[in-house]
Amino acid sequence: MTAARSPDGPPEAPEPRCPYGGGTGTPPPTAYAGYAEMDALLALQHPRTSAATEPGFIIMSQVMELLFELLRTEFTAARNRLSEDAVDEALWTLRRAVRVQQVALSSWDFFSAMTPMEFAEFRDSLGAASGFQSASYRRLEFLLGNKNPQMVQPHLNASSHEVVVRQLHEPSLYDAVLLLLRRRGLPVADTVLSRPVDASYEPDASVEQAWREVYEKRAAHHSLFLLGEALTDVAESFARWRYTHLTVVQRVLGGKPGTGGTDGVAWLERISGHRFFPELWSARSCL
Ligand code: HEM
Ligand SMILES: N[C@@H](CC(=O)c1ccccc1NC=O)C(=O)O
Repeated sequence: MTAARSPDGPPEAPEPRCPYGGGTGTPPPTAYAGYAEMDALLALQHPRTSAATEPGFIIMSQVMELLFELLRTEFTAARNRLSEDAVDEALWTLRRAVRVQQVALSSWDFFSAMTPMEFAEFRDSLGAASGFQSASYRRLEFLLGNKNPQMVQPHLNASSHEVVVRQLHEPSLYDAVLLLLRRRGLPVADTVLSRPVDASYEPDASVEQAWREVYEKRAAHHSLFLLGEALTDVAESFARWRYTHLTVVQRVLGGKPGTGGTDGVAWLERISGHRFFPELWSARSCL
């Protein structure tokens, strides 16, 4: 409803709402709030305690979760473009995704500003909740190629179960890359391409050889070389995210066990060694 404009004075009062239907009496959101559903977003923060850092913990965890979803959207698009041999478009999407990863990485600064005492003030109210149960994060790991059927377990009786299982059975971004390398005549073994889609990825000598060739004959494989470096940016950013999580946890939680049932820091140290696209890392020893 728009107010009628009078030529000189202030706008005239809006017409009254029809009493027989239509409006509910609640005014509509602004176009801004309506477009991005800001009212719904701002109704999602419910601290359980009066601890000063709890509102920030909730909001910044939500920010991180939204960034996982954005990354999933971007990496899904990149995977699909690679399957269509649209390498330039995939590279452009990956360029954007790496910038989103940088935002996620810098989000840790908020969490590391919390003292152990500040975190302890509200930690009990988290109960058994843990980032371990983040469906968006797990889907992202599966999408990039870190498949592990055991990681479905935290979702067994949850609403997220179906989407996490579906992601486990979808081809990963790296699967699309390996098929592309093969289509470009590089020596990717049949055993790699025919392995079960949900199996954990084992580094393969033929794939390492393929990347060596791409890097050694860079001019002949220009777009694959650019893809190799873009994927290395993604993998390095992810590794930094994991390590920063680990150091934040060392600082804020110390050696206490995690809410998700692990021994905490020791478990995070173990998973921090993981690298996506492993042959892009191992090939570097020969370059
Ligand atoms: C003070 C803040 C945080 C602490 C103390 C913390 C602690 C931990 C611990 C101890 C674990 C191991 C699992 C467990 O037993 O709970 C874990 C896992 C995890 N956390 Fe955090 N965390 C914090 C913040 C975050 C945030 C903000 C996110 C992102 C939303 C996050 C995402 C994750 C994920 C995804 C895992 C599972 C990692 C994997 O399976 O590879 N954490 N966290
Ligand atoms: N695993 C953490 C708790 C945690 O990270 C967490 C718990 C509830 C809601 C969000 C969390 N962190 C990020 O998603 C801990 O052991 O304290």
